[in-house]
Amino acid sequence: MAAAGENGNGATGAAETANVPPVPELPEVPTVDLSLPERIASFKQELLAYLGELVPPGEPPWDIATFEGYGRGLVATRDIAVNELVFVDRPVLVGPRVNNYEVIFCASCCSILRRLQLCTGGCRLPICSRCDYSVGASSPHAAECALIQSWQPKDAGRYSKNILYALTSIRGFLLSERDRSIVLQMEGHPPRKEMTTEIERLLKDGYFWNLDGEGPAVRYLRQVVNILNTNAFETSRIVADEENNQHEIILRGLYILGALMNHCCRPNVRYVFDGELRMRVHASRPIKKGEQIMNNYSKILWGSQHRIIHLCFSKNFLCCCDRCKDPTEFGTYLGALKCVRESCPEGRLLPVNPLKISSVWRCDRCSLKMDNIKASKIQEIASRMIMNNAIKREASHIIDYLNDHIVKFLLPTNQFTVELKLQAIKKIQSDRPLVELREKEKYCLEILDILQRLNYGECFVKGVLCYELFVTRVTIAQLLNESEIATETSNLDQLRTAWQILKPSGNRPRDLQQLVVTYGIE
Ligand SMILES: C[S@@+](CC[C@H](N)C(=O)[O-])C[C@H]1O[C@@H](n2cnc3c(N)ncnc32)[C@H](O)[C@@H]1O
Repeated sequence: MAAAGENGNGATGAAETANVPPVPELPEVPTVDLSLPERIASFKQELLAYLGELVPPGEPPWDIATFEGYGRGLVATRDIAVNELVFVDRPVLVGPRVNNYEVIFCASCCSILRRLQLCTGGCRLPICSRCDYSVGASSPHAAECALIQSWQPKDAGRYSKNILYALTSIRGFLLSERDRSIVLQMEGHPPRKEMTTEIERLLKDGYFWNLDGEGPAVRYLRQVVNILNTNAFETSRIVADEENNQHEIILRGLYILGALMNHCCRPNVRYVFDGELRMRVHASRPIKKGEQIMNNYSKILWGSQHRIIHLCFSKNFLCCCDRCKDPTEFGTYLGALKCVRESCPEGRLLPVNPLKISSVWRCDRCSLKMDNIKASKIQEIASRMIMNNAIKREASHIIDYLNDHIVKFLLPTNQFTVELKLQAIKKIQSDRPLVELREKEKYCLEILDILQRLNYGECFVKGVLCYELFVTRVTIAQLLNESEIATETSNLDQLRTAWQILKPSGNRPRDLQQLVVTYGIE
């Protein structure tokens, strides 16, 4: 990165950012020589102080411990019942993701902007008039704007997508000493060689006159980026535009206690974010005292090879859980492929050693062998056809595609088939014809069956599927004039499960609470 004045007309740069605040000094976090148990104990105390009233009085049901092969993790200090609240966490850092956003929103409060409106402070970010720098110290954006100004942005009158992408890391400078200490105690894997982080992009393209690429500020930013990439969760705010259309703004949030949970492809918790972006973690299965409290970093319904690659590339570890070790994934065959021999219509190709990406695949009926390159190619073609094409079409097209085409080359429980069914479930609304509603009901039941076979417990996707199944059955019952179907016990159980799982979510279906009242669930 060029120092101030280099790489362009220094005079212009200085004129653009007259009266900028001085570059803040970043106090060093004191390092103390402690043993590992002492470090963990003091980290826990800092974390408890940070969480404050979010931790109810008494001994929490979790503790921080170390686990061989995992590093630190959370352990249950007592038996925890299914659906019990394990903890509530709040984000120490939250902000935009490196993500192509479809709407323009205020980088501070996330409100939708009708047109691009840049902050008058010169930070090059889209900011609404309530958060604008000119509002003064009461603006939640004032401090970060002053910080960005201190680095002297070039082209101060133009929007910068890359500064928006780096904003969450930049907010790392505004943390209190205690919060910074907590953040810096988190694990942070350096980026892979082929990856250009948001900070390197800012430096490479020379966005600032006064940000030294080798200086302490950039070193700190890199550290925060690594910590975010290793630990951050995807969260979102739902905001309405002037016409009252709702938009979901995807954000990234660093939740320290949440991030201390290690990964398992069959976890024992689920989590939701409430309207205040607090993370609420519930047990999705009973957890025994002494058991590790584990979360899933990947997609539940992806096949093993997809999850393994995702976890290796994004989180730097190889998952070796029971699900990953079983080629059939507890009989769900999510990652399996249809045998390519015409004479073997029932055959399923599976990796012989699922923990090895280069494993040979073999048919479970005719023993046909296929090398990993060919199996990957088939998956790539299926993924391209479905994810880039079919998934964007309307519901009736997806249903025909599933019934007429997909059956010929993919298994009904293959991850791509399942993904398409999930999209169809979202798209088939109550005003669709009976045949489509029947298909939706079938897809819900099929995917619930996969979750059951995985023994996945009371997870978020189950909540969504139970809600969709209930609403669909009520609609079908109305169309058939058989309203008693809706109130059958098995159906009301679906609504009860949906409510239990989705109730704390700030993002739950808008009619769910009304349904609960109407059908007397609570
Ligand atoms: C979000 S952090 C979890 C907390 C972390 N163990 C610590 O000590 O701070 C994610 C990192 O934990 C480790 N990890 C999580 N789950 C793991 C697993 N199933 N197997 C091995 N390492 C795991 C990996 O290093 C991963 O990048």
